[in-house]
Amino acid sequence: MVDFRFDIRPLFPEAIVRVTSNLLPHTFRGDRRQCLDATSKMSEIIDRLGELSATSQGLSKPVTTAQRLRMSENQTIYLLADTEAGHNGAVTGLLKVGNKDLYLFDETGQTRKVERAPSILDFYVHESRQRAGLGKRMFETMLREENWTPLKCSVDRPSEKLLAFFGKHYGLVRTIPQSNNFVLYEGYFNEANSSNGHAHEQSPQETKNGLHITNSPNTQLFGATYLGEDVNHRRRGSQQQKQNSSNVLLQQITQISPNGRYGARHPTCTMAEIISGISKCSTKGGGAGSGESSSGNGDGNNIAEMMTAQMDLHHLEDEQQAHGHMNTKRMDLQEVADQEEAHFIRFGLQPSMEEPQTQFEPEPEPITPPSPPPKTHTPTPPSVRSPEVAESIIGENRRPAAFQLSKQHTGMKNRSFGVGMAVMPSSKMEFDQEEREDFGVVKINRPPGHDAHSPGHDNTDAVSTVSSGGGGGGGGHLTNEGYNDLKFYHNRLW
Ligand SMILES: CC(=O)SCCNC(=O)CCNC(=O)[C@H](O)C(C)(C)COP(=O)(O)OP(=O)(O)OC[C@H]1O[C@@H](n2cnc3c(N)ncnc32)[C@H](O)[C@@H]1OP(=O)(O)O
Repeated sequence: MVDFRFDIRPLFPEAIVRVTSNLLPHTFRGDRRQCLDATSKMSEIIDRLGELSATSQGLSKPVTTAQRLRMSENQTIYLLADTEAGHNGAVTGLLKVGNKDLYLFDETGQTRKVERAPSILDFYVHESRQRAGLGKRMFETMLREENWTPLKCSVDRPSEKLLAFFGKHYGLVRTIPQSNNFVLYEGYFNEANSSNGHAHEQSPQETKNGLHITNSPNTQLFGATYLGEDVNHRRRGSQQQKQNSSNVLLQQITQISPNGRYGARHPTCTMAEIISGISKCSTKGGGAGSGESSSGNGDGNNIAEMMTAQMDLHHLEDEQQAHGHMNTKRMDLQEVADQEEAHFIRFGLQPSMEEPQTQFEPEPEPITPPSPPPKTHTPTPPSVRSPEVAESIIGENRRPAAFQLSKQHTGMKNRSFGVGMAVMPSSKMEFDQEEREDFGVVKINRPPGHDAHSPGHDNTDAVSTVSSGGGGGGGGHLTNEGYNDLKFYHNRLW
């Protein structure tokens, strides 16, 4: 419970009071001096509860402050108090709601602008009083006062507890994926359903296989959304155990996609999509899918393929886990993506990655139109360069500008001073034009006074053996022409 240095009871003639931008309880009656006193105390209460709520949700800063409420035009805070607690009473809960102009996706993936959408912005019951029905009490009061229905509420980044709350009290489980932080429940855009508010009608698909898979384009794009399974399991009890084995398999391979602050769309991992794409292709081509994927209508195929792809992804991720390469699956995919990017960078190519979206600022919610629903984007193929072009690019780095044409082009001996600088600054060097591009011979002037014909020197490799295998390296040899024959080669990188 949250108690204060002052007596809260005059502020709470009712257990639940409503506070708007004037920072006064809706029940307030008093003169100017009392008004100032009440707003000051109410500000302290709101700030304190807002901080506790943020801490409880793991947020870095409060979503709810008195200052924000004062500046807002259409936000309302409901405060729940226990006037019997202690000497001064205690405040036990906070619920902040408001109307937001939102761009939202409906079940068919169409973007809709919803003006003044009823939104749940912050919700907190003190830890010592949770799961005692107080949240429901506050929420019901709010619904009544605002004349809202649960189904018509958009929820700003709900926590797992709040998702469970909606599932338990209102049977709301199936969501419509959004590109912003808000969560909507299926039926939100359905006028008939919205009239009763507590509607939760199972679709034939859900009834058939127990899965929370929508058939909307969003599902096709985001993958299956599978929420509140714990709640559902509890609700269905033993009925769940009677499901046939194929349903169990499907549940296992269906990706659990949390919502809200944990489930806001992350930038799609390019590598994950590549893997997913490969999996899909192999499913189609190889006919390795289950019987469900190879029979039935097109929708069934799509879903089965999607699941197979997800299963493949999980399989790959599990393999990675077994090798201890990751802490979490998402991290692993990111790591793979990083490796992929490093690969591109190493080869001087341009990877195609979407910029990650910042998702952590709770409000104000932008009212600019959202970007189109996240699409499965194909990574832009790296610009393919011919070996010759790439060679000349590398050559530009290692040769003076005067020798930009390759030896293959000129058929002439090139003289390089750049390489010589790294080996012996005063020496003249020549490339042996007879050698392959990846294996050269650098001839270096014999140091003064050195006898090229003295015994013990290896004179056999004036013409080096052509070899392109192995890694980079080199070695120096004294030739019978009086040169130190420095063999070097480089590996082609592509
Ligand atoms: C938009 C937002 O504000 S998102 C942030 C929501 N707030 C939080 O997560 C803060 C911490 N949690 C809370 O303050 C509260 O748990 C609230 C506000 C979500 C719910 O208030 P409560 O008084 O606990 O709700 P109430 O007692 O009416 O309903 C209980 C149901 O809520 C859900 N719930 C509440 N607490 C939990 C919990 N710790 N774990 C899982 N589910 C929970 C369950 O469905 C629970 O039913 P159950 O006990 O049969 O499983």
